Order: sequence, then C-alpha cells, then structure tokens
Amino acid sequence: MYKVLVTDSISDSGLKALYDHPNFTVEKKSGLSPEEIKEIIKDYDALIVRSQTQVTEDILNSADHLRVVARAGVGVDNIDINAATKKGILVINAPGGNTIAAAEHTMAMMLSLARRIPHAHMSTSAGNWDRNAFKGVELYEKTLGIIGMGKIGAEVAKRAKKFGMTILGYDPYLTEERANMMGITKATLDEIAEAADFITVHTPLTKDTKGLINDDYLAKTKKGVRIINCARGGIIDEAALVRGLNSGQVAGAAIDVFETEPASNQELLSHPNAIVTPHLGASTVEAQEKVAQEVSEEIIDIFETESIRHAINMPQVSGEKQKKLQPFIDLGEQIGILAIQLLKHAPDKIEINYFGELAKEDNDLLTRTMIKGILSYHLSDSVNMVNALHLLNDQGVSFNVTKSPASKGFASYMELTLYNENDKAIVGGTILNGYGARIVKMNEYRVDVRPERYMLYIEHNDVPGMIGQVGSILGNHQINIGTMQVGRAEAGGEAIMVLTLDKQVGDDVAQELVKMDGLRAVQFLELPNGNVPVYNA
Ligand SMILES: NC(=O)C1=CN([C@@H]2O[C@H](COP(=O)(O)OP(=O)(O)OC[C@H]3O[C@@H](n4cnc5c(N)ncnc54)[C@H](O)[C@@H]3O)[C@@H](O)[C@H]2O)C=CC1
Ligand SMILES: O=C(O)C(=O)COP(=O)(O)O
Repeated sequence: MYKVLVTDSISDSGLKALYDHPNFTVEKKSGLSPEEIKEIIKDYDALIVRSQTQVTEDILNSADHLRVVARAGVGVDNIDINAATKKGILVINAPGGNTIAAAEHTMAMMLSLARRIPHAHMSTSAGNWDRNAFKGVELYEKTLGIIGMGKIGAEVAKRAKKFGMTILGYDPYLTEERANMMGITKATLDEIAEAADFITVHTPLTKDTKGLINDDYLAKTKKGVRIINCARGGIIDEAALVRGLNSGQVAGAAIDVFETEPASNQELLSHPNAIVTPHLGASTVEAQEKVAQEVSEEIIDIFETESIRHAINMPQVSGEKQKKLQPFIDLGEQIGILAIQLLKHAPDKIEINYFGELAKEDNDLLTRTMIKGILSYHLSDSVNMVNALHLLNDQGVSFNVTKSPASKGFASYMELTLYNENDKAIVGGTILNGYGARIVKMNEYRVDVRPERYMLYIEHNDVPGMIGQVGSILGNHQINIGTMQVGRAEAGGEAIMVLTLDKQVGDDVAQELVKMDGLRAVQFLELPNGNVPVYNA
C-alpha cells in the first residue's frame, strides 16, 4: 500500500482516482509547519502540495521512502529540486490544469484596473454614491504588452484580442511565425515599454526575470502605464513599483503574487492605485479539480507502471515514445548491470554508443537507465533514474555518449564500455524483431545471448574439450545449462563461453572451473530482473 500525504488545500474530487485506488491511501494534513512535515514524512511514498508548503532540503532528507513530490499546479519554486534530485525523488507538476484560471484572473485584474471596480465596490458598499470618482479607461484599442508568451501568456493574448487590444509579445522562444499565427506582434522589452498601456508578466521567476520590471524599466514605460503580475512575486521589483505608483508613472498595478508570501509590503498592499489578491490565479473549482486529477493519475502511473509525463527533474518522454523505447530501456539497465560485474571494480570512465535507428531517438532516459544499472551494483537502492547522472558526477566518473546512424549489423544497437585504471568491460545489445533482447557483444567477442537471471562468463583458450569439461563440472553440481554460446577472436586463440543457467553458481564451482587447463577467467553474472520478455521492436 502506497501512502500519499497532501499538505495543501487540494480538491477532493480531483483526488478521486487516488482515493478509489486499492493500492493507495491518502492523508490530508493542511497547515503543518516544515518541522511537523519533517517529523511525519518518513511514513509516506508521495507528497502532494500547492504553492504554500515549502518542501525544503530538511524535509526531503528526512524522507525514508518518498518517491514523488507532486505539485498540483505549475510553479515549483517552493520545492528544493536540487535536494530532491540528489535524494532521487521525482518532482512532477500539472502544467496545463490551471492555465485558463490564471489567464482569466489576469483579465479580471486588467478589467478591475481599467474600471477601478474594487475601489468603486468599497466606496459603494460603505454607503457612498460617487459616480465621478471612478471614471475608468477602456481596453478597446489599447496596447497590451505580454512578457512571457507561454501557456498563460498565449491565453491572455487570445482574450485581450477579443477586447480589441493590440498585443505586443516578448518571449525568448517566440518566433515571428508563431506571433503571426496568434495575430500578435513580436516585440522587444523596450518596444513594449515604449508602446504599452498595460503590461502583464507571465514568466517563471528566474535569475533573468527577477526584477525584470525595475526602476530603469519603469522609466522607459509610457506615463500612466498599468501593470499586472499574476505570475511570480519578484518579477516586478515591489519597491520600484511603489515608487512608480507614487510618482504617477504607473497609474495602477494589479498584483496577485508577491516577493514574500503571505504578502507584507504594506506600502504596496494599501496603495490607493493597487489592486491585490492573495495568490488566487489558480483558485477556481475547475482548475483545482484538473490539477489534482492530473497529479493523482500521474502518481498512480508512476507507482503502477513507472510511466512519467511531467517530471521536473528528469527528461520528458511522451507515452508513445516511452513505449517504443521501453525494450531498449529494460535491456539498457541489464547491459549496465552486466558490464559493471565484468569490470568488477568501480569505473572511472563510461562510454555509451548508440547506433542505427536508436541514434535518432532522444536517448536521455535510456542513458540514465544504463547508468542506474551500473551504479546500482555498488550503491544499490540509493540510485534511481532521477539521481543517476548526479551520483555519477559525485563519484567523479566521466561519461560520454555518442550516436551514429551506422547500423553495426542491427537496426538498432547500443554498446557500453566501462573503463578503470587497468581494465575495461564492453557489453553490446540489441532488440531482435520478434525475438526480444539479445546481448551481442561481450568484451571483444561477438555472442548472441538472451539475458537471463543467472549467467556464466568464461574466458579460455580455444582448445578442444573445453565445452565438455565445463558441462561436466556444472552437471556434477546439478546445475542445468539453459544456453551456451562460444565466441572467439581466431581459431586456436583466445575465446569466451557465455552460459545461461537455471540457478546460481557457488564459489566452489567457480574454483573448480578455474582449475581447468586453458581456462583463464570465470565470472558468474546475475541480473536481478533477468529473463526479459520477448518484445516486438
Ligand atoms: N498566480 C497563480 O496562481 C499562477 C501563477 N502561475 C505562474 O505563471 C507563470 C507562467 O505559467 P505558464 O504560462 O503555465 O508557464 P509556461 O512555461 O507555459 O510559460 C512561461 C513562458 O515564460 C517564458 N520566459 C522564460 N524566461 C523569460 C524571459 N526572461 N523573458 C520573457 N519570457 C520568458 C518562457 O519561454 C515560457 O514561454 C509561471 O511562473 C507560473 O508559476 C501559473 C498558474 C497560476
Ligand atoms: O501553479 C502555479 O504556479 C501557481 O502559482 C498556483 O499556485 P497555487 O496552486 O494556487 O498555490
């Protein structure tokens, strides 16, 4: 049974898939301090949060078997991603569920600014009937500058266009072509400052966007500009904004997100020309249901089928692509496990080569799986696909990946070479259409071995009688041979034998084998998930 902890206000109907699932229990505990979460986190397998819970390094380090932190929303700035990655904890989010809610909140803020609705409401509900103090402006034929043309920025553009606004968009990823398609104008930040009557920001908070709207920028804007932030506190420098409001350079500001939350900048919060809301952009019934549903379903998929869609600290792979690559991913891990057993010691350098069709794919996940296989031999459960590369780096192991369209005799082929000071180990594998996974190269030898749980790798001289002798020794110990493959560089030279066995070989058998004349090395190999199914590549 997997235990899921929910520490923010998350929609119950959105969590239905988890509540209904026989393998999951959900516990909702809102309003806990970081210390309280730290105390209890060791009991849980997954944690679901919104923006309020601070998922600190301290909390993550206290988690014994936490596998996933799920953000029911977009921004993950409240989660220590680095610490999660180091600990091998997957962080996922629900990137599309609250887009419409945030875009509509932005429109509501813009209209409220234009017509001063909150101020008029306060005055009217206090018993006044002042029809002159609240003359507004229209959005029609005004220019809106949108900084950050991602999902929310694009939805805001669509809606603002319907109001008859001219849209200028700035985003490093915005192409002329996409801007044309959306019926907006691609602009620079300065062009937006120069022409916009309203400016709204829809970027994440990064080192580039922190303080993007500051004193210098405001000085370039049109006098009387109106500014909206429903993205992240800190993109607009709050002190500079207050100065702009005081001087009249900024006619109004509508702010949903703050440099510190809960917001405490009284000058801004109580400014007569500011409209403020307590981080409500995503707070609609519909958005909350969608984001909770998205993360619930993904948590179930991760635990039940290991399929991941919206990982923050892992490469993204579409379901289709993952399905296609899955046989290689399974084989990749086995290649890693075999290679490290052949090398016997920790490697100081790793080389991975992809050939043929496989070279055309994004192999990041495959590379991680292979490295997970290698590292898990020494680091066991502490390594997973999230932290594999990180741990490799920590161990000071260099790694290099190359891709080549050359076929190497198979439609797709992957080869792993591990090096340490005195030695190297090579394992190459492929998926044969209709026959499944095959190890086709071990060290310098061509073989054709279906990976099985128990395997024996023998290096010997290519002289008559070796196969018979090995067979007899194993037979004497009641060890059944599944398959046997021999490979040799040249007749009468050095050769190898790779056997798949029905059970483990003890040290006594290995000792007996090494005593054989002409036998140079014996290595028992074990694959924890051996006997892979046959896949149709
Ligand atoms: N107030 C609220 O409750 C909510 C806030 N948000 C926040 O809104 C923001 C946008 O969310 P989405 O549109 O879903 O994200 P998105 O990832 O779809 O879009 C973000 C865009 O910002 C652009 N960007 C990054 N750096 C930039 C820079 N220096 N200058 C200009 N553009 C830059 C990116 O290229 C991307 O297109 C995020 O910060 C998110 O956390 C999202 C939902 C609700
Ligand atoms: O999704 C986001 O980035 C948000 O800011 C929404 O935050 P919330 O889920 O309302 O705490």
